[in-house]
Amino acid sequence: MQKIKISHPTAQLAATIPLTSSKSESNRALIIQALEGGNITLHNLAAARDTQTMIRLLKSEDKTLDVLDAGTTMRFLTAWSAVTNRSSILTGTERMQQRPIRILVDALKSIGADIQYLKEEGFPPMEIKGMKQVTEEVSVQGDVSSQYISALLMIAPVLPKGLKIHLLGEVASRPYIEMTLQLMQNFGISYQWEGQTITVPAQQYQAADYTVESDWSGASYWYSIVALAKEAEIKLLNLKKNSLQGDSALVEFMPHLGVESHFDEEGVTLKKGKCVDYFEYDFTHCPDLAQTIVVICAALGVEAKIKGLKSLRIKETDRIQALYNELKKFGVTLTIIGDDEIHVPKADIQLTEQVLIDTYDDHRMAMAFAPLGLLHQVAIDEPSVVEKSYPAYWEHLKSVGFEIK
Ligand SMILES: O=C(O)C1=C[C@@H](OP(=O)(O)O)[C@@H](O)[C@H](O)C1
Ligand SMILES: C=C(OP(=O)(O)O)C(=O)O
Repeated sequence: MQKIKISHPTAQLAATIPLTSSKSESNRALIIQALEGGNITLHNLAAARDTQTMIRLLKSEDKTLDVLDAGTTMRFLTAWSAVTNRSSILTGTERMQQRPIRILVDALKSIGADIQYLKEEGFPPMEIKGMKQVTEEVSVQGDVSSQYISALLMIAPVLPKGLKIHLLGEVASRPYIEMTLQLMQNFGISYQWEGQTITVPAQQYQAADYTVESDWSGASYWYSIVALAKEAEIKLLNLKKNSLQGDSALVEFMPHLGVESHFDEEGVTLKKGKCVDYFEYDFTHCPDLAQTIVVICAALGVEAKIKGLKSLRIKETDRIQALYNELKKFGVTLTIIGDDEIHVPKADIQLTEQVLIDTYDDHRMAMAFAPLGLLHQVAIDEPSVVEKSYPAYWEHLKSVGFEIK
């Protein structure tokens, strides 16, 4: 079992961090590039394993495409294989084979795709043989994963009849759908979103350049570091105030947890501010930030009501349970309410011994807990999990004075 110990001798930090690029933007741009036919130039693609896997599989001639643990890669390649009539078997890690995909597969089948499950109904692996469009209207449940909707949207313009998607019920992770549409628009696609219906007429993607922004989800760990440090001023490069990424919501709520954001043309500088005693926020539209914020609240002794967590149960691990288990090791007992809410008690963490954090094959468990090394003796199990989205994470932490052994 590999593990690392994390500490910081002074908890005083000042640095400029190049960050990592967004894997969400990268994976969309790559699918669009593949559908356009070779005239699109992409800059600053993510080093994230999820993106490198997407690049590799889009070029592969193998029948079996193994996405490993990359959710977007699985969902986007499923739709892409169908619409391009690429006969494929799509598979992934054991956990990927437990992450539901029925909503997307049902939608693709109703449009006319030939897809079969190879193990359990509703879950990867699947065999995809191709698609012959029989309808231009499809209804999709909106509260399980926005990735199904993004996958359908990106193939919509190249379907012979275009596509009208009716979103059923609450739509979660909405900014990711908006990101998909804005990227499509960057490559010449027009669409209409009225009420619960998105209409994309048949049309061709147009050649254009695109430069991927830094990753706001990755930025969240730096907000955490600034919140927990004694003194800190950190500049994060290539982040914009008007981002396509919904995780830029950090700018709006992190002042409550003691971090202010100051933008200039290079990026954003994080500075320490004043922290509240009580914090409440709904993470329905930015679920990847939730773990970071729960850990910050526990560490700072901020009582908190964290809502909108339903999708956390079906991500890289059951993130609600994983947070519960690991914070318990610090003497903090979360109250879990139903499937989608966590209450963080007002904590006063007093530790005499090192705590070993289990990471459950989840990059965000490792990255959300590592900043606690500013305050306590922590060790992280399986640190290489960060490669999924932010391979340079440990190097970047070292560059601001963290000792990592
Ligand atoms: O489309 C995307 O790039 C993503 C959408 C979100 O998933 P859900 O829509 O399943 O919440 C997010 O959690 C994931 O990390 C990336
Ligand atoms: C949930 C995530 O990714 P995905 O669903 O694409 O595997 C994530 O990066 O936190």
